[in-house]
Amino acid sequence: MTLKVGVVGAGTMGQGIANAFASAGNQVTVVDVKLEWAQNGVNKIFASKDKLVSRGKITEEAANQAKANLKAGVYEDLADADLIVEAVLEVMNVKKELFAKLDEIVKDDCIFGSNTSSLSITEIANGVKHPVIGMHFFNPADRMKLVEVISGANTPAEVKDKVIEISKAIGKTPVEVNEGPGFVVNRILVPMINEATFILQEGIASASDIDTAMQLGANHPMGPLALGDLIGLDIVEAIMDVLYHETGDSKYRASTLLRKMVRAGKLGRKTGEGFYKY
Ligand SMILES: NC(=O)c1ccc[n+]([C@@H]2O[C@H](COP(=O)([O-])OP(=O)(O)OC[C@H]3O[C@@H](n4cnc5c(N)ncnc54)[C@H](O)[C@@H]3O)[C@@H](O)[C@H]2O)c1
Repeated sequence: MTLKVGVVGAGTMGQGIANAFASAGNQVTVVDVKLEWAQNGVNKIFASKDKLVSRGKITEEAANQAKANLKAGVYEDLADADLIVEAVLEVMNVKKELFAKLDEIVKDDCIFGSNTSSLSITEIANGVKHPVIGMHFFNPADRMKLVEVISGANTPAEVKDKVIEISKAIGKTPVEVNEGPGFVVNRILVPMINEATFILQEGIASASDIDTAMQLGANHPMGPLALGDLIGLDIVEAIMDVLYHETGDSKYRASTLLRKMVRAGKLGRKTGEGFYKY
């Protein structure tokens, strides 16, 4: 199956998603606010391919084939796309406005996929003419195997089936998810990280002992606080707030320690300090 795929948003996730589709033989056009930003994203994918070649992980031929499948473009270049996956800002209106604009450009049977981590697919799709589905990839998207395929209230079953098939064709393992806050992974993972911050806040154990406990006691590759630092504590807080506001359930309240860390700008690896110093 060779598809024409548009990836909108050439940041961390857009690059990984575009890379995954291109490496599996699909024709990928990457779009961002400015052509130059899209080109920058494509250049970074090229550089990551070159690095894999220099380390002997992939052949030069495979890298060149993937590169030949990738180009930067503008919205109008997506007119004949079979699938468009957006990985723009995690802001409802930005995603809705993007799909409203694409509605006027793309062919009738184009599918719109959203890589949102926490927003409602049903709400993103509201008022959009083309079918919308969640395609939630995980960072780094070119390597992580999972795709949560999320159906909103109005996502047609045949679109879901097609997207499951497409996900498998690019070497991913899709799981079918009916829309619900946090989907599956974040609904389980993020409250676990938050719980670890409560344990720290209550003085029950030190940060490193909490992480060691979960690594050795639950066989997790990384402790929950180190993982929170990797994801970004602002993101962890934002996902807790979505879970809390969508359900009104107090079990999803963020800890006061987590909020304090975010207010102090201690967001984890990206700011050089979170529960650990980097
Ligand atoms: N980072 C993660 O681990 C992760 C994991 C899964 C899902 N997500 C989701 O993926 C999406 C993107 O996250 P990211 O971490 O790649 O962000 P990022 O900030 O690295 O990249 C976002 C990109 O989108 C571009 N952009 C913003 N508005 C745009 C618009 N209207 N049209 C075109 N391009 C636009 C920006 O210029 C930027 O290049 C978000 O919805 C996020 O929640 C992120």
